[in-house]
Amino acid sequence: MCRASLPFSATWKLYLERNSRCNVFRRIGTAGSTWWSPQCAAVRQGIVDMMHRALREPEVKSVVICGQDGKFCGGADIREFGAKMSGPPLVPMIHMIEAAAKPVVAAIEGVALGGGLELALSCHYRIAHSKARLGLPEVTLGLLPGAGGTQRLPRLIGVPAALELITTGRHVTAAEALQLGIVDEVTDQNAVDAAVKFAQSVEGKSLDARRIGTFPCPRPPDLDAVFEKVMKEVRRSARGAIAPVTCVQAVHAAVTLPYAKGMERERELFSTLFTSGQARALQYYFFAQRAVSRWSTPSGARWDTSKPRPVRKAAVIGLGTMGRGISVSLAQAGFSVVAVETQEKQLLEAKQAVSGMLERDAKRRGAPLAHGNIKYSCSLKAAADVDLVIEAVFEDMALKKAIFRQLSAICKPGTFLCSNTSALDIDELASQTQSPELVVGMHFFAPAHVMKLLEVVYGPRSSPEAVATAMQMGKKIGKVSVAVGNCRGFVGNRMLKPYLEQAFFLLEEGATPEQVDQVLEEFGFPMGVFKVSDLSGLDVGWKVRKADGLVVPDSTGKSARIQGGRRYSPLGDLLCEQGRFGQKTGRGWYQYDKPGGRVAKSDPWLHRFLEEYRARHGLVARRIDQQEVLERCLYALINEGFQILQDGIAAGPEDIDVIYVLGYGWPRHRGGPMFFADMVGLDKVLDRLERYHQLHPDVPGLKPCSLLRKLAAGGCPPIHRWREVIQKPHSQL
Ligand SMILES: CCCCCCCC(=O)CC(=O)SCCNC(=O)CCNC(=O)[C@H](O)C(C)(C)COP(=O)(O)OP(=O)(O)OC[C@H]1O[C@@H](n2cnc3c(N)ncnc32)[C@H](O)[C@@H]1OP(=O)(O)O
Ligand SMILES: NC(=O)C1=CN([C@@H]2O[C@H](COP(=O)(O)OP(=O)(O)OC[C@H]3O[C@@H](n4cnc5c(N)ncnc54)[C@H](O)[C@@H]3O)[C@@H](O)[C@H]2O)C=CC1
Repeated sequence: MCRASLPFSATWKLYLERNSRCNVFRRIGTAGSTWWSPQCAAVRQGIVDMMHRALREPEVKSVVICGQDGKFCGGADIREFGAKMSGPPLVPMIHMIEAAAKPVVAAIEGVALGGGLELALSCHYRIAHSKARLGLPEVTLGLLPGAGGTQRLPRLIGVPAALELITTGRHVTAAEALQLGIVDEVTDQNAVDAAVKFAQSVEGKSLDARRIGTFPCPRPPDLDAVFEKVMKEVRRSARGAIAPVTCVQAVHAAVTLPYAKGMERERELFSTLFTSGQARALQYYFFAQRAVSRWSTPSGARWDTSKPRPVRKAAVIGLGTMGRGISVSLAQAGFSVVAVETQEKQLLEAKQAVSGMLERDAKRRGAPLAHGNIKYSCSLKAAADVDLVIEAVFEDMALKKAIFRQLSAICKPGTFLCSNTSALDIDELASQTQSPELVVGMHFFAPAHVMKLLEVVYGPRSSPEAVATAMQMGKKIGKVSVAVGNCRGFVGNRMLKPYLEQAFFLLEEGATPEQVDQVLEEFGFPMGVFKVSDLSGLDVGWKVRKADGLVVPDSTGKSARIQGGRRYSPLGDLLCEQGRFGQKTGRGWYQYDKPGGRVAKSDPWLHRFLEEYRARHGLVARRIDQQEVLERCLYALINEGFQILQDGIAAGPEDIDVIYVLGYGWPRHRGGPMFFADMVGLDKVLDRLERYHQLHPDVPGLKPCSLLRKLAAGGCPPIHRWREVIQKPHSQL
C-alpha cells in the first residue's frame, strides 16, 4: 500500500507509506497549495514519482491518495494562473493514475474541487467523508474543467447531471455525490482509514471497469434536442458569460467524440477561456469577495485589530418589506429575535408573512423551522434586553430619530443600534443617542433574506467594535458584508444616482426605455434600469426627490429642467403625477397586464408622452447609438465610483465591485464597475467622459473625477495598484 497526501492550503506535504500495516510515514516532498504554483510542481512531481515507485515495487498492491489536514484538494491555486507552469503537466499525470495496474483509491475529506475532483476522477475508486464537498467550480472562474473533467464526469454520471454540475459549478455534498455515482462509498469515520481498508479489499481485482476514460459516454437518444435545450437555457442564464456555454460544448464533445479526441477538444476550449477577459474578471471577483472582509476605515480601524462583541439576541423594528426579510435571516442563523411593529394588525400580518417565508425556505432547504426564535411585540420596550437592534421603519428621518432616541433610553447599556436606512445620515441618527459610538448602518438589499449583500455603514463616531460586530453579524447570517463610509446613499445608491440620471437624459434626447434597457441587458444586467425602476416602484425615488425640494414647477408652468444650475429631468416625477408607480399600479415606464403584473410590455402611451414632453421643451429627438447609451450610463456610474474612492467612502475598488455585483446585478463576468473601467482602459474612460462632459456641461456627474485623472496621468496602473494612488482623505472620523 502506498499513500500520497495531497495538500490543500498553506504548506502541505507528500508522504509515502512503505507498508500499510505500519504507521510510519516518510516525507518525500513539501509544497504549496495547488497544482499551478512552482511548489505545486513539486507536488505533481511527488505524485508522479510516488506512482512510479508504487507501480514498480512488488510489495505495494494498492495506492490511497489523500489530503493533509483533513482536506483532499481545492484545485488549482488561482493566483498562479498567470505564471508559467513548471513540473509534470496535470493531464498526463491523471492519465498515468487512471492507467495504473494497481488500484488507486481517492480518500476525499474536506473538499475535492476543480482539479482536485479531476484527480479523484482519475482514481479507480473514491471514498468520501460525509462532510466532504465536491464540485467542478471552474465555470465560476471563467474556465472549464480542463483536466478531463468535462470528459469523465458525463461518462460517470450521465450527460444531464454532468451538464448541471459543470455549467453551474455547484458543490455537492458527499451524500449527493454518492447518489449521483461520483463516489463509491461515504463514511462518517476516518476517510483515509476507510479508503485503506477499501483499497485492500480490491487488491488484485480487475480494473477494466474502473477506468472512467474508457467508459462509453452515455448518449441521450434525442442528443440534438437535449443539447439545443440546454444551450438555450445556459445562454439565457449566462447573460453573456462565455464559460457556461463553452462547458456545454466540451460536454457535447464527450458525447460525440472518442475520449482522446474529446480531451483534445477540451484542451482547445480551455485555452480559449483561459486567456479571456471574462476569466480575468471572474478570478478578480473571487478574491475581491474575500478581500472585503479585511475592512479598514480612514480613521485607522481595521478588521484585524477590532474585536466584535457577541450577539445572541437582536431586535428588528418595523416589519415591512425589509424588516420581515431581516427577521427571517436572523432567525435562520439561530439568533433570538424580537420583532416590533406599531399596531396589532400590522404585527399579525407581519407574523403570518414571516412564518410563511420561514416555512417555504425550510421546505426548500430541507432544514428545520426556525419559528421558535422570534417573539413579536407592539412595544419598543420588548427590545430592552437585546444585544443589537436593526431599525427598518419608513425612510423618514424624523421618525427614525424619534425611534433612536427611544431605543437609547430603553435598551440595556452597550446595545448596538443599527439602521437599515437606504441613504440617510447615520451620524444624525447617532446624535440622538447616549452612545453614538454604538450606532452603525446595516443596509440590507431586498429581498433581505435572499440578497447576499450587506453594506455596513460606519458613521464618524461609530466605534471599531460596532463596525466589527455588524460585519461579523452579516457573516453569521450568510451575507457578504462590505464596510463603507457615511454619505448620502453610501456606495451603492450613491452610484446609482448618476446612472439613473443619464438614463432619464437619454429619454429626453430621443431614446426609449426599451432601447436603454436592451443595451443594459445585452451588457449583462438581468434587467435594464427602467424595468428595475418599475419593479422597485417609481414613487420611492419621487418621495426622495420631493423631500430634496427637486420636484418644483418652473415659472412657465413646465417642470423645471435645470435645478440649481444643473440639468434635471422631471420625467420620473411626471409619471408619478399620473399615478404610474410601476408594476404595483400596472403602469410605469412599461405597461403590465394588471397591477402587480410582472411582464413588461412596451406602452404606446409612454412613447406619445415622451414625444409631447420633448415638443413642450423644444427638444429634438436624435438617433442615439448603443455605445452612447452604454457609455453614458456606465461611465457616469464609474465616475461616481472614483469619487467615492477619492472621498474614502470605500476603501478600495474591490468593495465597490462586490457591492455592484451582489446588490445591483452587475454581471459577475465583467468583474464589477471599477474592474470594468480597468479593462476598458482608464485613459479611454477618461477620454469619453471628457467628451460627454463637453457636450453636457450642466451635468456634473460627467465631469471626470480627479482620482480618475490622476490614475490615467500615472499611466493607468492595474486595479490592484490603485490603493497606492488613492490618497487617503483626512480622517472623517
Ligand atoms: C491544459 C491543462 C489544463 C489543466 C486544467 C487544470 C486546472 C485546474 O486544476 C482547475 C482548477 O482547479 S480551478 C480551481 C478550482 N477550485 C476552486 O474554485 C476552489 C475555490 N475555493 C473555494 O471554493 C473555497 O475557498 C473553499 C471551499 C475551498 C474553502 O472555503 P473557506 O470558506 O474555507 O475558505 P476561503 O475563505 O474561501 O479561502 C481561504 C483562503 O484561501 C484562498 N483560496 C481559496 N481557494 C483558492 C484557490 N483555488 N486558489 C488560490 N487561493 C485560494 C482564499 O482566497 C482565502 O485567502 P485569504 O482571503 O487570503 O484568506
Ligand atoms: N424596500 C427596499 O427595497 C429597501 C428599503 N430599505 C430601507 O428599509 C427601511 C424600511 O423599508 P421598507 O421595509 O421598504 O418599508 P415598508 O414601508 O415596507 O415597512 C416599514 C414598516 O415600518 C413600520 N413602522 C413604521 N413606524 C414604526 C414604528 N414606530 N415602530 C415600529 N414599526 C414601525 C410600518 O408599519 C411598516 O410596516 C427604509 O429605511 C428603507 O429606506 C433599504 C434597502 C432596500
